Amino acid sequence: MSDSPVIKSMRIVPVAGYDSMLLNIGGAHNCYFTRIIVILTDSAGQTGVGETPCHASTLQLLEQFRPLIEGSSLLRLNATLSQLFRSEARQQQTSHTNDIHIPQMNPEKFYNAAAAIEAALLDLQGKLFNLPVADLLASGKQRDRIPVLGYLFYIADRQRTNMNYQSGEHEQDGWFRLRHEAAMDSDAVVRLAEAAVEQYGFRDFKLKGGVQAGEVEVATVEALLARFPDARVTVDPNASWSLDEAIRFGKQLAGKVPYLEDPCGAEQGYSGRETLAEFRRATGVPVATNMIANDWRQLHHALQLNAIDIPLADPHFWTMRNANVVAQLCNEWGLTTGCHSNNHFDISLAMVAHLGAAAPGDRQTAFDTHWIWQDGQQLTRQPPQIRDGYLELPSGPGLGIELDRDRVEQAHALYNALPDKNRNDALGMQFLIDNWRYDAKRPSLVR
Ligand SMILES: O=C([O-])[C@@H](O)[C@@H](O)[C@H](O)[C@@H](O)C(=O)[O-]
Ligand SMILES: [Mg+2]
Repeated sequence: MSDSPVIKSMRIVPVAGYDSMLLNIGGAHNCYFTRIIVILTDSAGQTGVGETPCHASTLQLLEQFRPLIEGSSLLRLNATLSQLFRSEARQQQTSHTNDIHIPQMNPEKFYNAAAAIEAALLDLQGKLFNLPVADLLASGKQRDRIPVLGYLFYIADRQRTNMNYQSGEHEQDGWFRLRHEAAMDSDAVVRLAEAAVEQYGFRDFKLKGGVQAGEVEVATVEALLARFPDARVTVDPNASWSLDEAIRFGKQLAGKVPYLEDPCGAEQGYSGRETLAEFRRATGVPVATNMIANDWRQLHHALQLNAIDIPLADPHFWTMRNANVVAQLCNEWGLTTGCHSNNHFDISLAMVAHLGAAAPGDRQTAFDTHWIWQDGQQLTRQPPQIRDGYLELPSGPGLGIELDRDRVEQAHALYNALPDKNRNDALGMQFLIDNWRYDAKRPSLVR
């Protein structure tokens, strides 16, 4: 053990990038999104990185963990991480709630912090052993590329706001321009999908729902299927449909969609796990979730109730190693592996690529990634690529990426200049609907 490199320094860097006015049940994405980059340097002079969603309390928690990380031995990664998991911060974290779009309700801070640290340690270990991180996850590397989906949104008209949304005017035609333009109906969403296919070759799509009336969103799914008859298309209304609505729409889409994501949630005294179990029985449509099976205890209840088929185990709210264990359980228990996402930079893209590359078995649904909305804003020299509908595993040890220090500093400066640093999708919505308020049971434009 005396030969193990030691972690010399941990740098915690909040960063910001630009986003489009993407709609969801929580409102509209801000013109900026924020993330945290953790950069570890070890005594061998190597650098390891991790990325996670940004929140002031996550930054505080990372600071609190600094003394456990600096000075720790790289080879004792298990011991270091279990110290984090034994910390009071983890005990204090209540489970993930349904109200994922309300920042103050989002309790993932411990896991978000632990995930970034763990990724950076794995990156360093991979460099030490000259192995990809996928090989350090328990099931080991299974493949070199993973299917990812084209994550489609309805997009509001940024010109109705005074916010600093980018215009895309100077971009080349196609995806890079269209992603900034309003897209509020099925035709516009189909055009977005066409541009995304042209750019990335997707065969899978997810429409972010919970925005318009369920009938409208189902019609958009059908329009996408009509345009891409061989594609796998789904919709995620973030549990805004009632169970009755979900069953009605589910029956309409049965046999046409591979699964529905969080079609309904808690209502009338029944939990989301209970209503999803009823939905599955009534429709036979498989269920994916990132809302009701996000920790071991929730997953246990969801599986006992036969409520879900695809736990979308996001490495940022499980950590990479735990998400790999979920993938192993999926493989052993006849479930399908998937992955949720939020807006992110390319360090997270690499984390997701390694996670997918290590998922055992062949029941893997296309992973989510918001990267296509951020493509071009990379913080690394050669970001992982999405080609032909697949995210390619970067070559090279660790996560296989190299930080672009100048770009990291620019993204950090942008973060420092922001007035609102925590995610708040309600802000942009005020320009569309006066006094708009979040309602977990109503699509955001249904007011
Ligand atoms: O980016 C969004 O607006 C999504 O709605 C995101 O916040 C969700 O967490 C997510 O992608 C989901 O699948 O529910
Ligand atoms: Mg979802």
